[in-house]
Amino acid sequence: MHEKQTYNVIWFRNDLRVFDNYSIEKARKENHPTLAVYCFDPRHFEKTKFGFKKIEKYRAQFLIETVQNLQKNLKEKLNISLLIFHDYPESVFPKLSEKYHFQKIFLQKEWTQEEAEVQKNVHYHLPEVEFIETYDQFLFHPEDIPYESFQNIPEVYTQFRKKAEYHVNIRPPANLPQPQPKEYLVEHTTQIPKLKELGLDEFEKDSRTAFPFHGGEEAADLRIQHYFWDTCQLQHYKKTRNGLLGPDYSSKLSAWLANGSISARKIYWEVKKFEKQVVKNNSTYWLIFELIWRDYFKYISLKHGNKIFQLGGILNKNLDWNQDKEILQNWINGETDEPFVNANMKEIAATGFMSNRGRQNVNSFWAKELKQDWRIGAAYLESMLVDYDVHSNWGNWMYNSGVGNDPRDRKFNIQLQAKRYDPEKKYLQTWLGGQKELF
Ligand SMILES: Cc1cc2nc3c(=O)[nH]c(=O)nc-3n(C[C@H](O)[C@H](O)[C@H](O)COP(=O)(O)OP(=O)(O)OC[C@H]3O[C@@H](n4cnc5c(N)ncnc54)[C@H](O)[C@@H]3O)c2cc1C
Repeated sequence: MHEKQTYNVIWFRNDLRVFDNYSIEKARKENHPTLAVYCFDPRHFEKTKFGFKKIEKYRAQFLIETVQNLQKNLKEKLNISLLIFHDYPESVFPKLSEKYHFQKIFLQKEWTQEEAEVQKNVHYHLPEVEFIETYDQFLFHPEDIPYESFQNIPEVYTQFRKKAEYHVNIRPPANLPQPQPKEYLVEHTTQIPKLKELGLDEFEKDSRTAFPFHGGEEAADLRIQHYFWDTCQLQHYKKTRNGLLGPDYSSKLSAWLANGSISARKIYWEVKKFEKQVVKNNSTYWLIFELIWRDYFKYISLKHGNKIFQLGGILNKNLDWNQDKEILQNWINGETDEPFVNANMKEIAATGFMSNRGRQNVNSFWAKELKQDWRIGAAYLESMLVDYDVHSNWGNWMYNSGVGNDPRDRKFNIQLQAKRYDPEKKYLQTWLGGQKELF
């Protein structure tokens, strides 16, 4: 038997980029060669207790494209092989360790229960290996925020934002390291699974979609190029962000941010560049303001742990919730009494995307009007959204369901919302067109 080659591994999960990736930077400072691993975890394509798969076809397709692009970039820019598996990480790593000797595994730190458990199990199988975890999904790095413990994060967003904005300097992006020698590339036959192999249906993009984009770091860069530099839409963002139709009413960066194919830091520094070179105004600031919301929900989940998934939410509120299968089916199918809700539900079913305005309304209607278990609504969006992010989804759902961080516990007047944001009924026409009598 010949000696196993020693490698350090980068285990990619929600940090699917080569630029501004601290795990890559750290791994490449080590003496040993690096290889990379990504697992399409079969549990993500199974139904949960709420009856939906965690990942439906829209996000799965986006993920496939993202991983393809990551594999190409790692190879071309860094001479790092990305081995891709459709298997449980707890099975993949022990098998790989029969072939290679692993010294360290570098990965983005995740803290939600399922991710933490999988990681614990991998560690159990590889007790000798050192795990180097880095918080790499934030704008305000956890070591820089002006709170001694996550327990001190305020429950009101504005308090968090003002204090953090005052105290924190956004870190510069991580450097792209020099490529390792080509001989460190490993021979492998691993392949990216197809939608069918993940148990999902192939589909054509709906021509009405507000999200006609592909996954991957390069596609994210193209989006920035378009939204910031080619069309300068960024300078109007605050006025257009409540739009409903077309790709350009908002940045549409959420899906790349969610799987980490772009970093929030990179977007921040691009906004700063735009402010220097084109214009600095309320709109350019507002994109950063929204990125801080994204951070905020991550800090709320760090503070409250599993409470974000519980019926009483972070408030431990004991409200009257129901679980009615017919009401659920009508909501999903866009067959409720509210045309504006229906249009939004049809949009997400056909495209995997829904505007922020739409999400607030369908959430409020589901939880506060129909009084249905808010977690079922959250689980449906988890399944369907191309940009699903555990903290943003469950945090926003709690917020709009009266068990989270909304200090005013507001309920949306759906008809007024429709009048205000779709005064000419173009959105209703687009999604309920054939059913004019319904609106
Ligand atoms: C019920 C509900 C569920 C949601 N689920 C998700 C989710 O799973 N994943 C997700 O990324 N966002 C979620 N959001 C937040 C928001 O709707 C989306 O981030 C936004 O619509 C994405 O479009 P955009 O990238 O064009 O956003 P833009 O308006 O261009 O905003 C820029 C970025 O700021 C962040 N952001 C904006 N609004 C919010 C917000 N309310 N909370 C947290 N971050 C925000 C996003 O990263 C977004 O990409 C949810 C909102 C609601 C009300």
